[in-house]
Amino acid sequence: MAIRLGCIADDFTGATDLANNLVRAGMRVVQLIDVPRAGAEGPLDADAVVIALKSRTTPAPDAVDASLRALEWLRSAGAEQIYFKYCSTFDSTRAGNIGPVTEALMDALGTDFTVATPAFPDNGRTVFKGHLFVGDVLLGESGMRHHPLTPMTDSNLVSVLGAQTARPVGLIDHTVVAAGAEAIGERIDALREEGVGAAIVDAVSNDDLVRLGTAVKGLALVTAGSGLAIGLPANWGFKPSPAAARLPPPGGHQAVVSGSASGATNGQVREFLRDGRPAFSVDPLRIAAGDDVAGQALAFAAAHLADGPVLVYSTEAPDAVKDVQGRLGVAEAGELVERTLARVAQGLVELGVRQLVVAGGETSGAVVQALGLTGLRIGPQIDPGVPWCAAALPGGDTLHITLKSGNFGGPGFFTASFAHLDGESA
Ligand SMILES: Nc1ncnc2c1ncn2[C@@H]1O[C@H](COP(=O)(O)OP(=O)(O)OP(=O)(O)O)[C@@H](O)[C@H]1O
Ligand SMILES: O=C(O)[C@@H](O)C(=O)CO
Repeated sequence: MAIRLGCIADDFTGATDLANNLVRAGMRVVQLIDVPRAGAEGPLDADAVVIALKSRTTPAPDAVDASLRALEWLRSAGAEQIYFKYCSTFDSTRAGNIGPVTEALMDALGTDFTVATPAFPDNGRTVFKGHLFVGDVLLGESGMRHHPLTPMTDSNLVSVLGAQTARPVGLIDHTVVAAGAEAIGERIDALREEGVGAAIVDAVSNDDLVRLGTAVKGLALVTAGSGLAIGLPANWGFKPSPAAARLPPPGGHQAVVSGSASGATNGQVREFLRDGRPAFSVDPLRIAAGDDVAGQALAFAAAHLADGPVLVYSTEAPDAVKDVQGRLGVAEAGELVERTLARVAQGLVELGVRQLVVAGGETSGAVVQALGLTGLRIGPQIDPGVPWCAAALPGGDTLHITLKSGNFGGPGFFTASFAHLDGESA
């Protein structure tokens, strides 16, 4: 059967976040790693497909090119509506690519209007009067203002998106959203008449997103964080059902690979250490000095895997990461660590790990590519935005894997996730 919804996500953890919300609303979802080569994927047993790109920080022409290739694949698979997923903190710069990708998709789809909202209330991202809040503070006053690649200093999304597009950008504000799907539809018609090409939409609750989901039923393209996904599946008659999240039973050893340097992940590593569980710290300076850090991490893991989850982590507090970046260079340090953690993940799988938690978007991209995974079946949610997934390893075995965004997950995530898999898979 043809798929209903085709999604293009600008990073890997963001893709599973989106897929998770679709599964929770009753769709069976497959996530593909990059655009499949022609003929590489047979017919997919899924209601929605999410193509995970690594385009968030790439120059706009590259992001446009990758997104248009993804669009072509999704349309040929029968997608009736396209969803462009970006970060719930609207990660981009004024020279960023959310605007150019949106416009290129609109042109390719022949549509004159779309919506844009990164709201994801379950994770504290809300939009009001066009301004994005992270928890209780405006985006531009949140930690995102210090992000090394996409510092967000302007909380007014009408102005952020407006600076990235040639089409006029408007606003569907909360009074309209609260009035219901019909009112949103009327406002869309009015904005279209005025020549507005894209409208930021306020949403402060899941109810707002459900109303918006109903109202955008007829749009060829929607653009959003993962939040809008909770309101779309009902447009095709899907209802929440545990069957949508069913994965094969888990097996093998358990491990965590963490290259995320975010505040939430630092807390999760601290909690794992506080519990006295086995953990190996990866020091980027030792990798740069030529030590076989991956080999040492794997020897450590081999000695402990039989007793429960083992953690291999490069996660450090911001000052320590800055210090390393100052010595090695930001990109060089990132690449060294990503390459090492990807080798560790490969070695862990060779040691019999079949349940793997990966923390960090860039880290997830490196690990998934090193393991040769081409597609993930999305299963049950662990925490908002983070589901378990099942993937076929190149040898045919099933690997259960979860890709955790840096900022997501509760403090006990690194152990609670495994208990959750045992409890929910069928
Ligand atoms: N100790 C460290 N010193 C320097 N760089 C590091 C260190 N640990 C991790 N890194 C690098 O920092 C980057 C972290 O990015 P990643 O996307 O994996 O995590 P994140 O930014 O916390 O997560 P997300 O993108 O999901 O919010 C990676 O390139 C990683 O290799
Ligand atoms: O939307 C989010 O915050 C996440 O899905 C994400 O994109 C993290 O990289």
